[in-house]
Amino acid sequence: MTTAAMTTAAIAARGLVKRYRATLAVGGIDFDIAAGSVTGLLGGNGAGKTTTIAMIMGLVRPTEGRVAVLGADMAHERHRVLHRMNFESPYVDMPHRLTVQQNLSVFARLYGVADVAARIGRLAADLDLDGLLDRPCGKLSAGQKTRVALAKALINDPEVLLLDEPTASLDPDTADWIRSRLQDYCRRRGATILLASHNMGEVERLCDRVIMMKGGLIVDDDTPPRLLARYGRSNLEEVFLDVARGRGAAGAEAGA
Ligand SMILES: Nc1ncnc2c1ncn2[C@@H]1O[C@H](COP(=O)(O)OP(=O)(O)OP(=O)(O)O)[C@@H](O)[C@H]1O
Repeated sequence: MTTAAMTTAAIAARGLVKRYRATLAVGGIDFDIAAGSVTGLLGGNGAGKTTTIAMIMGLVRPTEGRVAVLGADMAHERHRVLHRMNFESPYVDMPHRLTVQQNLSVFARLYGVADVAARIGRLAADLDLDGLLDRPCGKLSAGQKTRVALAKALINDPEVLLLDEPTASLDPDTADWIRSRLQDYCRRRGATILLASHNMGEVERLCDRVIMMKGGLIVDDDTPPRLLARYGRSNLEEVFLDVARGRGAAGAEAGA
């Protein structure tokens, strides 16, 4: 793993470890994520996905190892790239009493967006928020909150977007709508996306690569078609169950 590779990948992790007292949340992982790719981060509850994303964002300090985003070491140089990345999770709330417009304005200013009104107007049109801009965020439904959270995540037109279960708790129609908006964004922006999800259909639809985690380690890493072929399965849910239950890939069992 060279320093050169860490500067060319959109996201690069080397020997990444996070220990919380007795808990080894992430046990030493390495990966490079190519610019413009959409990568799924899969794993059961407690596998280490959120901790990995938090370390990439620079929100959690690794116990060991390094993460670089767009060539900047997140331990020492994150100020160089934070304005080029963003994050969405339904588990991170926005101030309840502020309206959608006020919340988005705060984030736009934090990110130094040049024309705040135009940017919010564009996102409101794209994400169907026009009727919500004057509503307090605390009074929105889960689906409405997700649309606002996505607007917040796209406010700075990020090159690197980290998504932690972006469609959790949404009905299938709303979740599908959100995925379409994410696909539109990827196509338009050529953004790099890392997506932690428990929804295998979502991962099959959006991702060109899947990193599978278990017990804080990467246990598999490939394109969806190659994973399906290797495990001899017809969908990623079956592959996920094989990994979660410790069943190896069909090829590996056969000694391939
Ligand atoms: N702040 C913390 N303090 C102590 N332990 C933590 C903390 N955050 C996470 N952990 C532990 O680290 C491990 C990995 O958690 P993490 O949230 O990264 O998993 P995850 O793959 O995102 O799980 P899920 O799918 O349930 O969201 C778990 O055992 C969890 O209990």
